[in-house]
Amino acid sequence: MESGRLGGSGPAEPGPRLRGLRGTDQAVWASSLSEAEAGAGCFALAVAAVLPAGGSGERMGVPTPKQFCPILERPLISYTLQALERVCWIKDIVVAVTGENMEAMKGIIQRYQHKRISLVEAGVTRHRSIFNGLKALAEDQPNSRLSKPEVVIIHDAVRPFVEEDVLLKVVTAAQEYGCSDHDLEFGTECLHLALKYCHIKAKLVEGSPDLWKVTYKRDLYAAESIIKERISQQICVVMDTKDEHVGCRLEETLKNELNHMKKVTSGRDLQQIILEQCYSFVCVNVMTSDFEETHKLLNMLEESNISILYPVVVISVHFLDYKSVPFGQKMENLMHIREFAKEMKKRNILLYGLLIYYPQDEQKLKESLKQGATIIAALIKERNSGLIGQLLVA
Ligand SMILES: Nc1ccn([C@@H]2O[C@H](COP(=O)(O)OP(=O)(O)OP(=O)(O)O)[C@@H](O)[C@H]2O)c(=O)n1
Ligand SMILES: O=P(O)(O)OC[C@@H](O)[C@@H](O)[C@@H](O)CO
Repeated sequence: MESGRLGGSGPAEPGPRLRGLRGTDQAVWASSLSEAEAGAGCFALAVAAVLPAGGSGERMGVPTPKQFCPILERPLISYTLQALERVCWIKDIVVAVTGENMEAMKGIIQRYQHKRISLVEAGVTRHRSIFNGLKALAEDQPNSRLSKPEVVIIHDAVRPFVEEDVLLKVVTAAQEYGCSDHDLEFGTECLHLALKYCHIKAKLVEGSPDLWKVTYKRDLYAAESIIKERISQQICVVMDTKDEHVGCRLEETLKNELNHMKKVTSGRDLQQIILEQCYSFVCVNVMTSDFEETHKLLNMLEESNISILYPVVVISVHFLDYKSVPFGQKMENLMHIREFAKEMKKRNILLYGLLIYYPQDEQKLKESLKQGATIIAALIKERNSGLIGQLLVA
């Protein structure tokens, strides 16, 4: 990631930044403005970002350019856009894509509801793609909603894990410095271009280890693991009773398997947890032999739309107490999970069933609960869509 100033009052070596950029014939396509307007007040400096996304990803060795390769069924570039979008002080995000991928890119923006995005045509090299993005920002074009920013962040579309603090450091450094011979000596080729054409000496800012670029196929697997780990951090246990019950013991056992667990019982708390973007739910149905509580939860999740961005895991937990309900009847009730799961999959909600044996013998009960907790942890961590609708038995 690099950043550069676009005009405005800058520090040392003002140089003819972007001098030579004349009128642009780039068609600029833009998505909704609403969040840009909302975010405009966050940061006094006018900041925009350019994302080069016009490569073919030869080293990945697959026909689809890597920026469009799916990770948990969502294209890689959508994660990068999400990372930049949540930074409210980035006013505009200009993405450079090839003509043949333009429509696909518009589809991604629409489907994942990205905001503040403008599209320009990519060039034959990364630098040319960046240049096209800068041109769209540098000129006041008729019918363009883009305005000239003071600082532009250049960020590869294939680096999905960029954090706000590093972006802020880069932007602040772009404002503050402008002169560093060491960085110029040991920096990347982009810094040389900035010097050669704009007479700007850049400052290198240390990034986080997560800033790596998806280049080879193995990087896609690594990115998927990181995303899975992140969305599995918060787990919400929903119970249909506030009374002390075996469900509470399951929750205790789960604490040994999983961290950061939040338990809720009332509808109101649950709404809040969903709003806070929790993507993993364990729904314990104690009082009824069917899916009453699970249904309530699924309805809330559907209404919230949180599964647009990530697959949400819901594990519907039931207890098998031979004394109260015969095994055959219990199974018949629970087999409906297959139909529910199929429906939910269309909404990116992964529904699994778990039947925990509830014997009188304390030692056996402990073992069942431990086994149940292990299955729950695995389902949450793996998010395996092949196992949806299965009724696992602990
Ligand atoms: N003509 C180009 C070439 C590259 N890029 C973008 O620049 C970023 C970093 O480049 P790189 O990792 O080299 O991507 P590719 O060129 O696609 O990969 P490869 O070199 O393996 O073909 C990527 O987001 C890529 O899409 C671009 O916008 N326009
Ligand atoms: O082709 P490579 O994968 O070695 O590197 C591409 C990088 O130069 C490019 O992504 C910029 O981030 C660096 O300025």
